[in-house]
Amino acid sequence: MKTFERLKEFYWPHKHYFLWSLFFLIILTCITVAYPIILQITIDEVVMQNQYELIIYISFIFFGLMLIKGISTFSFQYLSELFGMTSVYHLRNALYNKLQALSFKYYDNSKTGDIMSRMTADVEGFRFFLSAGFAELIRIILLIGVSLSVMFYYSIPLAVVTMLAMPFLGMIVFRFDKQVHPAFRSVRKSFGKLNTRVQENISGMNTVKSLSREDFEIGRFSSSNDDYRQNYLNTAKLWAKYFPLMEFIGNIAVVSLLGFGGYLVITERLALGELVAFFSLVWYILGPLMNLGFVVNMFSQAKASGERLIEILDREEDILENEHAIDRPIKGHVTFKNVTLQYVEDDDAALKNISFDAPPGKVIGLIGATGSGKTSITQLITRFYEAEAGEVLVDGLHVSDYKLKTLRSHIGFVLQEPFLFSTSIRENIAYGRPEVTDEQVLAAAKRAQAHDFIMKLPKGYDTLLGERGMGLSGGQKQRIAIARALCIDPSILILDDATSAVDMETEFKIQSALKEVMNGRTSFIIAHRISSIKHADEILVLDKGEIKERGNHAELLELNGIYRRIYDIQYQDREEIMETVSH
Ligand SMILES: Nc1ncnc2c1ncn2[C@@H]1O[C@H](COP(=O)(O)OP(=O)(O)OP(=O)(O)O)[C@@H](O)[C@H]1O
Repeated sequence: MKTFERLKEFYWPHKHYFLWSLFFLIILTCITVAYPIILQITIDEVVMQNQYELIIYISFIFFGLMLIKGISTFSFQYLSELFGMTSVYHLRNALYNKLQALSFKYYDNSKTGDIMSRMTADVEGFRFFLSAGFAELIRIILLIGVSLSVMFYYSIPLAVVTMLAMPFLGMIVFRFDKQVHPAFRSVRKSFGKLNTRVQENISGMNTVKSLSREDFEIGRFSSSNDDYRQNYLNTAKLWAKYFPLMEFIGNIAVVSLLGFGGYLVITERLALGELVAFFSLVWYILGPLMNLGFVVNMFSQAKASGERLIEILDREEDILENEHAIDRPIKGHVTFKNVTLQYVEDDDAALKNISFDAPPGKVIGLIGATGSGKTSITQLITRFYEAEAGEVLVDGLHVSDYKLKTLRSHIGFVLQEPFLFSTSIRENIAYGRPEVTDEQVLAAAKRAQAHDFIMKLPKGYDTLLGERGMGLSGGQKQRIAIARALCIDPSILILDDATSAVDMETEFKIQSALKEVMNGRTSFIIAHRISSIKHADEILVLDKGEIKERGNHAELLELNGIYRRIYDIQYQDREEIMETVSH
């Protein structure tokens, strides 16, 4: 019940749809129970009394009732779907908003496929109960209540005898519920895993194919698929085990009715029409009682799904906006004071005691082995993660003093592996500021050296990209991402290995363009190639999360340390290549 209490905010505001659907449900149930009563009257009052002239009236009443039933059925079904759909529409939006608010820390540890299955199958499971289950539960209670009343009205002893089996039926339904709930949780979980497999496989298709691991992937999928099948079959087994048992108990009630009811009719303590009516009425009780298993099933699914949705909704947001967060233009003065960052508790710190000062317009180069902490530094400026200790300041204020939107809208980030959406090139470039004019898009593309190749595409800026920029080369994607960053006219520019995917010539072109672009903006260039950062005002050489050397290119070469070693290796490489080429 806690699950439904927590999710109340999504369905309760739409209770009017539900209440109206209930109104029609009551009419529907009353008419359903009127059938056997009409049958009883026809037999006892018309047929047995030879009053055939009444048949025409009874037919008309019957016809009228059927008409009302038809209208009520339509209204009930539509309104209950409306209730479920409207509630889930708001729930889905809330989930999506939450997913946007959750920080990188959440995504680091979650699987896309699993989130996808929560957003689709689990939301659907919950909707199904709201649309059909809730109403079905009430229909069952109503039908049983009204039918029982009519039965007791006709004959108390017969009603009691018929009902003797009901407690047993109730017990079985209860036991079924206890077992089916955990079974459904497993089904949902394994479905999430199955989704993850498919999603990872498609995203990593390049890796799979290039390493010829298709068979391995098929095997892995097959085992997840089998897991899902097994889990689902377990619930099916439960259903198959309990359902005949429920039906058997129901039939015992019918046998008792036949025996005792027949005896009452023979001894003239019950009218024949009343016994016939009892036969219909008993199924109006047994049917819904057995159906209770189905509703319990739906309820369990909805509960299991609801729990998975709440896990997202109630997930703690670790990057919170300060209550008095400010929104003012940022000039781009970045200062780190003894900053330490730890991604995972008890793990080694990814950054240790990092300090530097980058006034507006300064270009900082970051170099160091992989995993040395270059990207981590830039992720603290954008507040993707929070420092464990020390201060990360922008224009003299703590990064958490700014509204997240303000902070990030002044930072242009070009990632190592840029992500492009499956829309047009124009939309991709203007993604950060959709209101920019076509001229501004063009100007950004020209500065990023992307204009020429875009114009060579059949539809130019209107070319639609495949998922993740499929159809473009790594360097082309990179240049579009650079244009995108330029489009927001940032005061801080972060280029995370942004020119790694382009050839030397293009890198040179982009760099000369970037030089102009970086003018007046604080820039952080992360690179493995010395050629990318040698013009930086200050270069920080990182090793295992610490700044080991700092200075400009010439100063660092003088130091004869790590930087010099990297330089020598890259320089020697070039010499060797040149030698091989000339031979
Ligand atoms: N999201 C994360 N969760 C846990 N650990 C992380 C995360 N991101 C980075 N790390 C760890 O922090 C350390 C620094 O990583 P970072 O990405 O900053 O290095 P880098 O110098 O940018 O490397 P590269 O040149 O390969 O991009 C590494 O040991 C890495 O394993």
